[in-house]
Amino acid sequence: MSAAPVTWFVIINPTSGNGLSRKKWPNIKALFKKYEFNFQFEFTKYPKHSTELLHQALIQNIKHFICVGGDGTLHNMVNAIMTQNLIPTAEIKVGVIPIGTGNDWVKTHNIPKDFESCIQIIKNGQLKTQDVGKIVICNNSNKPIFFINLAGIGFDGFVVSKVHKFKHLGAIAYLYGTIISLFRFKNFKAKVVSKSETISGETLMILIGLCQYSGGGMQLTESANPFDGLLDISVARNLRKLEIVSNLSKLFNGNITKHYKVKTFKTEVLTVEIDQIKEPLIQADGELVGSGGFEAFIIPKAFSFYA
Ligand SMILES: Nc1ncnc2c1ncn2[C@@H]1O[C@H](COP(=O)(O)OP(=O)(O)OP(=O)(O)O)[C@@H](O)[C@H]1O
Repeated sequence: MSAAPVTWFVIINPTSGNGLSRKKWPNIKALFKKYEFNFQFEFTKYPKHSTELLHQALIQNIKHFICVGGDGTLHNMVNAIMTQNLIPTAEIKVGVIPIGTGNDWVKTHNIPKDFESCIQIIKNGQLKTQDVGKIVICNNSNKPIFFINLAGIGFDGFVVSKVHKFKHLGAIAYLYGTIISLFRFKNFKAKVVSKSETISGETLMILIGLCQYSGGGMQLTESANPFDGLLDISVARNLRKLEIVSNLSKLFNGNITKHYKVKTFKTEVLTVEIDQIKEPLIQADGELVGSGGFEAFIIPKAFSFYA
């Protein structure tokens, strides 16, 4: 007896990539038909709708998903997978057609932007399983947030809070947002603790990397590896605005992690305490998720995807 055909559930964020997902959907849909996918699809109607859509599909025992959107849509789908107990996470598999602004997560995994190549990768069925990061924010202790690319607090959270205004510019929106934010952001007092490190004082940002790229192609952690069971930390201590401006190119080639004010290390658990009343913003995979102190953990090999 032959196995039942796989049913794929395709989630499209029509707003991602400044509306490109909606525009390109007819072409993508035609390719799914060409490659004989048995699929259902749904457009998201509001922010985080992809989380609800994925949960509803799991109730129908659908385990194969395709994300048509950017890093934020994928982030919401991962959070749906990690916050349910209907189906073991190892049985849930995700393919990605990256149509976002930054499209940073796919860069580490060499998933191309060309739709047909993405669909061929999914059809070939070769899976990888990467680590997932988990953040528990002190002032929101009952609701963990999961991430697969990079999370951080401080300047990068501030940039994420501004960058949506510039997304019509494409990937350069993040660089533009970075420059604009330089003039408004104030460094904050923090204490960062891991098993091997304690760092405290004035801080620009604290980054937790699983994959290598963020902010539209920047490399802000030293040796992020989504398969090594470790969080790759960069603590940018009291970096001044002029120091950032004079090191802009180093944001993109990774050399910023070699700056004497940037401390890098790897850990399984990280605690961040904020030592001031105004709480800096936290971002995860380019989505704003809260503010203030938090703990971060690694969940080894928890997200399976086609690559
Ligand atoms: N129908 C919708 N209307 C408004 N916002 C939506 C809708 N569907 C999803 N969203 C939100 O859109 C946001 C951005 O999506 P996404 O990150 O996929 O695209 P992007 O910002 O263009 O790409 P990237 O994150 O790669 O830069 C997410 O926070 C998501 O929750």
